[in-house]
Amino acid sequence: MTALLRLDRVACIRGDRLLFESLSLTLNRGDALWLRGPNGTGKSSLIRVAAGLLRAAAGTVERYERSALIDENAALDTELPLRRALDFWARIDTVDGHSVDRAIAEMALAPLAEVPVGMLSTGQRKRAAMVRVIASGAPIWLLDEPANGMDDAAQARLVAAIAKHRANGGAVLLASHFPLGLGDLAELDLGALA
Ligand SMILES: Nc1ncnc2c1ncn2[C@@H]1O[C@H](COP(=O)(O)OP(=O)(O)OP(=O)(O)O)[C@@H](O)[C@H]1O
Repeated sequence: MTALLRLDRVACIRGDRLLFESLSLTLNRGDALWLRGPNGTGKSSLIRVAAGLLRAAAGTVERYERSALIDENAALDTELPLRRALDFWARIDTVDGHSVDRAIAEMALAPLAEVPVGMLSTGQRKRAAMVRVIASGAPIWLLDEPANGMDDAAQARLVAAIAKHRANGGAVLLASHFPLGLGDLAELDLGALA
C-alpha cells in the first residue's frame, strides 16, 4: 500500500479553541475517509490542515502527491465564462484541454461552457468546482461538503467520479454530514474526539 497523505498526532487550534489533538490518519491509494461530526467540530479545519492552508498546532502533515481542494471558497472567476475559468486553472495545474473536456463531460456541464460562472446556480458551481478537481489530475482529493446544493443526478455523478478516482489509484478525504452513498468508506467522527 502506498501512502498519499499522512497526518501524525496533529492538533488544530482556531481562535483560542483546541478543536482536536493527537489526530493521526493515513490515506493510501484507493482509500476514502469520511470526516463526520456535528457543526464546529473541525471537519473543514482538518481539510485545510491536510491541504497545507492551515498550520497544525502540533504534529506533522505529509503529502506524497499533489492535492486538489474543493471548499466553500469559489475558486473560479465569476466574471469568466465557465470554460475560460476552467482553462485558467488548467494552465496553473499544468493540464491540457482534453483533461478539462473529459472532466466537463463527467460533471455534465458542456451545455453551460459559455455561461459566466457568476450566473451558475449553487449546484452548478459545485459541479464546476469538481471539474477543476477532476481535471487537475491530483491523486489526493480534499473535498469539503462537495455535494452541497447538488441535486440527485449531480450527486450520482460525484459518487461515480470519486469511485473512478479511487479505482485509478487516487484517494479522497471527504468532510460531509452525509456519506454520499460511497462504498468501502472508512470514517472518522470528529465529534467523538471532542
Ligand atoms: N478563521 C477562524 N478563526 C477562528 N475560529 C475559526 C475560524 N474558522 C473556523 N473557526 C472555528 O473553528 C471551529 C471549527 O470550524 P470548522 O469550520 O472546521 O467546523 P466544521 O466541523 O467543518 O463545521 P460545519 O459542520 O459547520 O461545517 C468552529 O468553532 C469555528 O467557529
